[in-house]
Amino acid sequence: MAADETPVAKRLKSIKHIIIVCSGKGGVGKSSVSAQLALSLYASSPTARVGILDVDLTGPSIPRMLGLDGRGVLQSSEGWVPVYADGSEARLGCMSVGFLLKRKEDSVVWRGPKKNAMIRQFLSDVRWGELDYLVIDTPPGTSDEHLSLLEHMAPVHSRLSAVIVTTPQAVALMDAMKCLSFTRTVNLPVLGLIENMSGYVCPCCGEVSNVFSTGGGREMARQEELTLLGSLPVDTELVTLLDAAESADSEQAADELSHGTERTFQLIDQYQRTSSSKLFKPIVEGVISALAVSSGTPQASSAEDAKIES
Ligand SMILES: Nc1ncnc2c1ncn2[C@@H]1O[C@H](COP(=O)(O)OP(=O)(O)OP(=O)(O)O)[C@@H](O)[C@H]1O
Ligand code: SF4
Repeated sequence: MAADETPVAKRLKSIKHIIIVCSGKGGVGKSSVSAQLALSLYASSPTARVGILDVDLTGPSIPRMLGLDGRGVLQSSEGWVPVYADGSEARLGCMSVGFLLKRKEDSVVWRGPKKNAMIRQFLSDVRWGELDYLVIDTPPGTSDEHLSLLEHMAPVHSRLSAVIVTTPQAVALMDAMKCLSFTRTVNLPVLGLIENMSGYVCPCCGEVSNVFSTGGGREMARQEELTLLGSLPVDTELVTLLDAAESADSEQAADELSHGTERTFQLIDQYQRTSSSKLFKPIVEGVISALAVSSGTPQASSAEDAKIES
């Protein structure tokens, strides 16, 4: 079978840009950055169609972060239907192994071949439809999941790129360098670096304290000729929002299955009002501009144009 006729190729044909979010080290905020990237791309235009695929198979956290815990995947004749965070608008779809587990506490203990098969199935069977962006959240480091993604996607999709998330400490940066080295080995273009947990903004007085060291992401970007897409401080509002999404699960999931997605709509709306979403705006504009450049689309003259032209 020719490469462009495989089930994965046919499915990915309708996706314009695929952004793999990776980090060298665990716990640096890769999943929350992935969720914020998907939400911000969704909000970047009233017509943007976005998917988020969670391939952190052993620690899927995207359903919880988007307030979708407890939801199940529907099987249609055309494949798995993503779970839509925006209900019938169906512009923000999500797929995760978390939706396939009987209970969210169940652990996934799989060896490489099973992980590879699951990822191939995600890529070939999910009925995303036309998407402007597919954001892929990956496990920390460079593991079976990354290799499987590239093995299946690189031969059939030309608009694959990565975003690297790090925190400013030396140990996280060292791991981020390994992640960068991996992207270079496999020829995966990097749109830029995001420095997360870069300082703590006091909710009382707005004073910024550098809990960890500072400026490491900027320095790494300078040395490696990468774009620093932005720095995000520790945001207590963001934690509260993501925790609220989690705690609502047990009481409301069953109700939500039958009564639509009011809670997830609220989450999208609440996120737009956080200081994190405002700080994320230039990051998403940087991502959109970098995608336009990498795909040869004439570069937009302003961030606003970038949103429309991409
Ligand atoms: N900027 C931030 N401000 C406040 N809390 C944050 C921020 N970024 C991440 N967190 C919190 O830190 C925790 C770890 O974040 P997250 O799960 O996104 O990290 P990760 O790198 O994906 O972790 P893993 O290694 O488990 O995949 C989460 O509870 C998340 O809500
Ligand atoms: S930064 Fe100032 S207002 Fe904020 S907790 Fe510290 S002392 Fe209090």
